[in-house]
Amino acid sequence: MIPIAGTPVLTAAEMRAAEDAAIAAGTSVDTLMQRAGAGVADAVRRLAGVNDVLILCGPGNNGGDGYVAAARLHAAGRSVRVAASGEPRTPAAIAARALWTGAVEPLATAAPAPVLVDALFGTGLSRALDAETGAALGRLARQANLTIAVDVPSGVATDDGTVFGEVPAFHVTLALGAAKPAHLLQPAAARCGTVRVIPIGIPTDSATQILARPDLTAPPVDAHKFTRGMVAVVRGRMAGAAQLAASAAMHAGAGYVTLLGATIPSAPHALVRRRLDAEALADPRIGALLIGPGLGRDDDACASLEQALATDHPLVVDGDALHLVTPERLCDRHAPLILTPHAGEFAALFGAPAGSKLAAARDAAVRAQATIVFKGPDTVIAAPDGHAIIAGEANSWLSTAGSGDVLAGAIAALLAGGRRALDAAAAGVWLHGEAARRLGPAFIADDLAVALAGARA
Ligand SMILES: NC(=O)C1=CN([C@@H]2O[C@H](COP(=O)(O)OP(=O)(O)OC[C@H]3O[C@@H](n4cnc5c(N)ncnc54)[C@H](O)[C@@H]3O)[C@@H](O)[C@H]2O)[C@@H](O)CC1
Ligand SMILES: Nc1ncnc2c1ncn2[C@@H]1O[C@H](COP(=O)(O)OP(=O)(O)O)[C@@H](O)[C@H]1O
Ligand SMILES: [K+]
Repeated sequence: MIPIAGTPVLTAAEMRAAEDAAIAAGTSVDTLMQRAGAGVADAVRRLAGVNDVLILCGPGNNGGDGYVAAARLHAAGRSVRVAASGEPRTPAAIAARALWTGAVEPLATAAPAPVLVDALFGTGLSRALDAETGAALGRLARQANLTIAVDVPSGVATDDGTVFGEVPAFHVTLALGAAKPAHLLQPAAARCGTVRVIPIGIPTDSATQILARPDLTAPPVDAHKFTRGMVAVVRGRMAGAAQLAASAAMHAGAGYVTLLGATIPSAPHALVRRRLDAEALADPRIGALLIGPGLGRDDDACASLEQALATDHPLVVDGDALHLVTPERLCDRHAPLILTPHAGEFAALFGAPAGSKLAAARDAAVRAQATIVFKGPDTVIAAPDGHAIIAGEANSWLSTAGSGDVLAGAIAALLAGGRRALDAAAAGVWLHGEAARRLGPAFIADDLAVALAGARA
């Protein structure tokens, strides 16, 4: 059982292609199913202790994995029963079924067990479970103390995280071979519980990865404030938002932060306030320019944005500024560009996402030739070259005003520090999530900005 941070994410088709490549290279489907079933049995043995196990087997290869796991658990002396919705239909699942010598109970009337293993449907699911199957799964899950899904919870769409009808929330999901988008994208991800990968011995390369802890080492001995990165934040109509972003940039490790458009000194005094003019914007030491938090959408906001876009500094565009641009206006910039939309800002800029959040973020990255941080409970980061990173579940207390301003400031700091746009965005999202994790419940964005420093440590 491998933790998923930093591991590849494969769609159902990519997983099938990986499986086909392994088969073409001489590994049979039955061997892959044996490996999957053995891995599931091993995980269930460790998670279930001595408790009775009920495995639900469907008609496809997910069900086949279930039969293999049941036979292995039985052979290991565990108390295990099997219930099925019908006979297996694929050749590999039929062969696996033959290995199980115990009874197969009808799903609809199966008695509950303390440990429930769902091997009804995996990556082949294309529509909602029929009512009887869905009801049985729900009933047995409610009556179990521990629920474990094989590959994905039955009833979620592997590639886009859609949930078809009522799907129980599992405690653990055992992803076979690699994680799938449904393990990370909502609403499916919330049904998966703790996700662990069961390796099945095939290569699983992907352009999509799960967010991992970035390298956040301390500045080198010879660092000075400008080598650590200078961030300039453009202030707009709601001054607090830019101030929060600036505070976040400072606490995320920028060496020098200026707030452009503010001149009256106030705390924090480490924040350098300057007028927003051509001279300030031309400062060649600026490593990242951030515009958008609290900018407003009036003529002044448009004028500030035009000034920012006219520079060739690495740029982070957030908040209101995302309502004032078009992908076409952005796509020919040469300097690194990061856009940080939430769902509303994404729709305003790119139109309502069609398909999965992952695919939508990738398309947007190509259209704007920018790194996109598509925020939410399931943040997706996508670069124009096709690479993408999906963040695992974050502290839901992040749903507080100003937390996006803090994220934009953190990303600007990491960009100014010299990271590539995708790495800066990913490191910023990680740092933001880690700060929120450390804070626990009901924090405010001001606390979050300060907590970035502890998260960096
Ligand atoms: N990809 C791989 O490398 C491996 C995959 N394995 C397993 O194979 C699974 C995929 O197997 P399958 O492609 O057979 O798919 P599933 O086992 O998910 O079942 C799909 C079957 O059910 C039918 N079906 C789809 N939705 C339905 C619904 N709502 N109601 C009734 N029938 C429905 C489909 O037409 C298909 O016949 C994976 O999730 C995994 O558990 C493992 O055996 C080992 C290796
Ligand atoms: N329910 C949630 N669970 C986890 N993270 C969330 C949740 N809601 C919002 N977030 C995160 O909090 C931040 C909110 O950003 P945004 O919507 O721009 O807020 P604001 O405009 O108030 O600053 C984003 O980083 C987003 O990913
Ligand atoms: K399943």
